[in-house]
Amino acid sequence: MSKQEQEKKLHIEVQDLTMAYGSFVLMKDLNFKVYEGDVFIIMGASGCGKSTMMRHLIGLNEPAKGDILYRGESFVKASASGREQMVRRCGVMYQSGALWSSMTLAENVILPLKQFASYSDREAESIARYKLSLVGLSGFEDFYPSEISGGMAKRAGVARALALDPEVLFLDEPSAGLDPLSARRLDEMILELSSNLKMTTVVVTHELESIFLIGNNSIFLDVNTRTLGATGNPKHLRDHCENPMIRNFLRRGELNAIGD
Ligand SMILES: Nc1ncnc2c1ncn2[C@@H]1O[C@H](COP(=O)(O)OP(=O)(O)OP(=O)(O)O)[C@@H](O)[C@H]1O
Repeated sequence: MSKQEQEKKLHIEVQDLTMAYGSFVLMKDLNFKVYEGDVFIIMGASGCGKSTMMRHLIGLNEPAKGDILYRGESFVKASASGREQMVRRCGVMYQSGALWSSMTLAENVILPLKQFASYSDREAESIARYKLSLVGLSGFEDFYPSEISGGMAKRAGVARALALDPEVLFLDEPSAGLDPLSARRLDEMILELSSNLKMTTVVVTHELESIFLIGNNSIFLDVNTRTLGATGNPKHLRDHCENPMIRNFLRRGELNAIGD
């Protein structure tokens, strides 16, 4: 770990987490740390439980065992109002972008501002305009989701996730369904936002280009052992991870081809 990383403050800590749907144990004994300012990638093969991990981090799923701490504060042991406050500090963009099709982009961003904060109409409109400008959508405030491209819809989804100035931004498969150029533009925007807004960003993705471009820290969920395969800088894991299956995954299966 570099000196810079050692000086980083702990933001999220996952302790002995087991995730299950009923009696189906998806992942067990997960331990890892996310530091302030990280762009943290949750990665692993299809169906390993990446989205479920994200749902646990934002309080939508209850751990079967273990705990999740935000700045040292237990999510599991928190009171209902304590939890609500912790959740409020998270902004989430779901896989589909999940914009309301009957609302303009500005109205979509205004929605959480009116729902969870007491801004006047004018304040909310001005905040929405600002958030849309952060994601390069100035001038598109009055457009409907059906009138913009997939990449723009994703960016609008990010603007909505940023509405309440979150401390952690969660993105579920942000580049899914985008052409390579739009995906790259979105990745660059994610990097810019995380640095300019000094946020911690947690991204669920299996797009290797994204992983190496934006991620400085990560976990790899191992679908075979149903536990944590590795944690650390994705490039480091690609080049030095002890587990050949993870190195292979991160090199798009090239190791099999050369018989490593
Ligand atoms: N609500 C649910 N109830 C029961 N099982 C579920 C539920 N949601 C997900 N699962 C199962 O849990 C497993 C992990 O799902 P999850 O969506 O978290 O994986 P993922 O790694 O995000 O997958 P992908 O990369 O394909 O999006 C899958 O086998 C899925 O069928």
